Amino acid sequence: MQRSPILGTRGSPLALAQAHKVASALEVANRWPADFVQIQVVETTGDKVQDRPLADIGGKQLWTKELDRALMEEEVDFCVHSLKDVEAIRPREISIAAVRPRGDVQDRLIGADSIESLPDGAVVGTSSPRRKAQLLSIRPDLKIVPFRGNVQTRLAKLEAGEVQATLLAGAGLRRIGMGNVGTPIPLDIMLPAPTQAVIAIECRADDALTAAMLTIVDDHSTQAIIRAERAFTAALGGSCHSPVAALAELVDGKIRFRAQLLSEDGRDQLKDEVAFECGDHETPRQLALSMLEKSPDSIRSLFTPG
Ligand SMILES: NCc1[nH]cc(CCC(=O)O)c1CC(=O)O
Repeated sequence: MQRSPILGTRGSPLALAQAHKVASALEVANRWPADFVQIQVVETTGDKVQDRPLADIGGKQLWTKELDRALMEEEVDFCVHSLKDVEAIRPREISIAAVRPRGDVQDRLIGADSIESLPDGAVVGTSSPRRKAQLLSIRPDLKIVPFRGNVQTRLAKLEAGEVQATLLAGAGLRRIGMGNVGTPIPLDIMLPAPTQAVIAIECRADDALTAAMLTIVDDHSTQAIIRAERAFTAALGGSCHSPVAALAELVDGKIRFRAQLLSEDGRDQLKDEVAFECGDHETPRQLALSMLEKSPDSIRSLFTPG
């Protein structure tokens, strides 16, 4: 590549940390000089609107629309995203060219040592329907309040006493140098969001040169895992209102897949687990459909299976 490639990213500290990680990986793999990759910040609707629950303003496009536009108009060559924030079905013109090795998949509780030790009726801040439902399923007494802003803002609100506790992804905390903050919650209590802890790099589907350049930093095991998790969520037809958790892991060359669907109040829930070969997208799809079929209305009404 003659000129510096241009990387598009959101401007939050977490997004910038991820962008710098990807830029360094590319520079090392291609033997480019340090800072050869240009980082261009693109503000998204999700960044601009901080005072309302995301579910009220729209779907996950909140984090992708402006970056997609910058990519399609060739202002940037590729975009770096937290894959968790990227909708399961993407425009045909854009493809995931590479994913980085998955980070810490566990969520952390901040403000208390454990969920059990939170005082009766404690106020917990989270805007994630999944985390809310998972908490309420074991602690129906808790008061869950909407809690937005970037990771630093949320920690400052917690410090100021707005809430007693909050939950954040271990992966995000580690990436911004706060790997020692909070207590990891066991996976059997809090299964992560599909594709949590995965950084994805997207480029224009017709840009074979950039795609080939990005392949160097692609992690094949993580690809297999996220393809299974995205096949599952695409079949569910969930939105950001939908409390859903899923985790694919490579065990002895096969995929171990755990999933959980919950009602918004956490009173109803379904858990299931299957194992299948890498590259099998039909089994996670069927799992999604069969879980929905078994679900009560309180869960099924939150999805639009396809
Ligand atoms: N919704 C914001 C967001 N998007 C990705 C992460 C964490 C990092 C990741 O999952 O890759 C976070 C913060 C959080 O959930 O604590």
